[in-house]
Amino acid sequence: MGNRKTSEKKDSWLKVLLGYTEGSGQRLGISVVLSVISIISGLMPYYCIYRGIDLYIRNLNQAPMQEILKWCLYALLFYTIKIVSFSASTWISHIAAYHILEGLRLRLTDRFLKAPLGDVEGHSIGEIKSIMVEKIENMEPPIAHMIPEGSGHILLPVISFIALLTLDWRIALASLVTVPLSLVFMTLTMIISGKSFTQYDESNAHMNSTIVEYIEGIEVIKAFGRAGTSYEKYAKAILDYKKFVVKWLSSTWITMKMTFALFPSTLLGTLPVGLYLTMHGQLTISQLVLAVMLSMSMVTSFAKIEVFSENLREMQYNIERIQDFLTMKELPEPSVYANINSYDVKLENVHFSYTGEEKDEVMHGIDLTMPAGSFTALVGPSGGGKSTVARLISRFWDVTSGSITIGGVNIKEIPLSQLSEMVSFVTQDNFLFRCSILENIRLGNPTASDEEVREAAKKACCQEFIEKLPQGYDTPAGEAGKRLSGGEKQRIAIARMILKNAPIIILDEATALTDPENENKIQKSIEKLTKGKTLLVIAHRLSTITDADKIVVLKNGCIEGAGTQEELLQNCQLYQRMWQAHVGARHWAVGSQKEGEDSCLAL
Ligand SMILES: Nc1ncnc2c1ncn2[C@@H]1O[C@H](COP(=O)(O)OP(=O)(O)OP(=O)(O)O)[C@@H](O)[C@H]1O
Repeated sequence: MGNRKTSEKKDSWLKVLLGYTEGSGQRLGISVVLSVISIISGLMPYYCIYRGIDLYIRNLNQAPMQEILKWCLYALLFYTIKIVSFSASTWISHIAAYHILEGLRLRLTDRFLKAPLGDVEGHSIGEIKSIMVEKIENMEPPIAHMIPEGSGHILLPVISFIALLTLDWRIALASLVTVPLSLVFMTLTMIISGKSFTQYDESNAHMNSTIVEYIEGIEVIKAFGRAGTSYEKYAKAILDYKKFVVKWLSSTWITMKMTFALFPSTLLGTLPVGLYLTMHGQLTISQLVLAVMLSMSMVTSFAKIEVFSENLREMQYNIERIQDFLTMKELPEPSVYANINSYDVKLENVHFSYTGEEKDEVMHGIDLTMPAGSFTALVGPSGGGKSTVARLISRFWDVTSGSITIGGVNIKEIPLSQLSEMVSFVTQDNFLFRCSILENIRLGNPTASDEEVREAAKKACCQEFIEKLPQGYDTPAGEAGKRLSGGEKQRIAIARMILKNAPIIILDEATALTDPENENKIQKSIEKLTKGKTLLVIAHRLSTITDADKIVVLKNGCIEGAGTQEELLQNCQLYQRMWQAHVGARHWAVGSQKEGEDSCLAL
């Protein structure tokens, strides 16, 4: 993973975890204090019961009932304090935990936005979903429970042990008789399962990705009748995951159960040693009862510590994975806005490779000047690099060498937010978010009024189809705009662009899916709205760019020719061939349309 290689020296997981608590550290601190109060209060009833029993045994027939009742009430009071402080501790720790989770998710999203697009796209959707949803959610139990409760549960056995020491050092040691053996089993569990976390993660991410792919590609699967094969692939991923988890759990089952059984078995030592000491008059019966209660109080804490030690390893692994993403390389950008006086765009000797490797270079020293307010068209065979030029100007990636400037300022010196304000890029993939059509268009300018949004939609020829939708502008676009046709989605993206009103506009096949009638109308609208703006249009239908100030022909990452339509028709063979093919195709289309009309008439 590229970003892993680039991450700086790794901090310890604890330091990283504490770093995540920014703004919530105080809450967590209070939660820990309350948890400690709860644990100590939980021990006090044992002492009160001991005092009550002691009073009773010493006085038997004349037991001072009032005094005994007083200790019972104290026990009740401490128990109440334990419950109240524990509830308050977990309440506060949960608030802190979800605050931290929110912060982590926002920080990750921010990283994704600032990282080169390729680094983000290099991860499968399953992997990203697993990090954003599961791994971050898995941080909740450690933060909300392990930190506050863990502190208390470490403290409790210490206090109980000291209290046992005050009774008799032998009984204190006896309470820990099973600890060494359980530590051996605990270490064994850690060694066995530790190696499997990475495999677990890979298997989980693979299953996630296969599920997402199966659902996303369901149309293609149905269309090509591949349901059987695809289902098998999908089912195999789930089966592999199940097999792996079962194998993993089985491998640690014995050692884990032995730890669970041995670690909290404090009575195994305390009871025989306590009885022996009582029989030999070295402990009173009430002291024996107290010793038993104290060792039993350790049981819950030891059991919790065992569970937390399991969680700890998972958390450590999760933190490392989250850190891999949080430390992803960012596109370097300045913090202060650049002073830009004109919107001419210039590419100078631009070389670019998506992988960063020279052998994969797709742009081989491009020089291109787009004066402010001009209309430039990029044409050429598929895979020639047209969209790559557009993406590089929008700084989705950084050029490998050479430079791109706007108004003479290198785009690397322009903060990404400023660049995004200046450049409006309508891509081939017009993603619509799961919100209303109105809100989808408003993304172009979040401060625009409903009226302004409707006006932009009208200019992009959206009005007609939007009004036919069940809830008009308030109709949800559906996941990734599945409710709308390709051409309709393109028009919504153009409305967004119109609303944004940026000085530099890039249209990458923005109207290719629109029907000819609407395309004509949108072209006219765009022509009017982009007057005075720097316009870059990528087009396959050459008839839509004949008016361009400059047409640039790109092939295999090199410029084959540049000039006006007339100049290119005279000087550039590739353009001539493309134009002839285009005109031929149009004649053919018109011809076949006529034939169709005739045959309709004949019917
Ligand atoms: N994300 C990517 N990662 C790696 N290579 C890519 C990526 N996107 C494009 N390429 C490669 O870069 C080259 C240029 O692609 P680009 O999409 O810029 O061409 P294009 O001229 O816009 O093509 P089309 O007209 O088909 O859209 C192609 O060889 C393509 O395979």
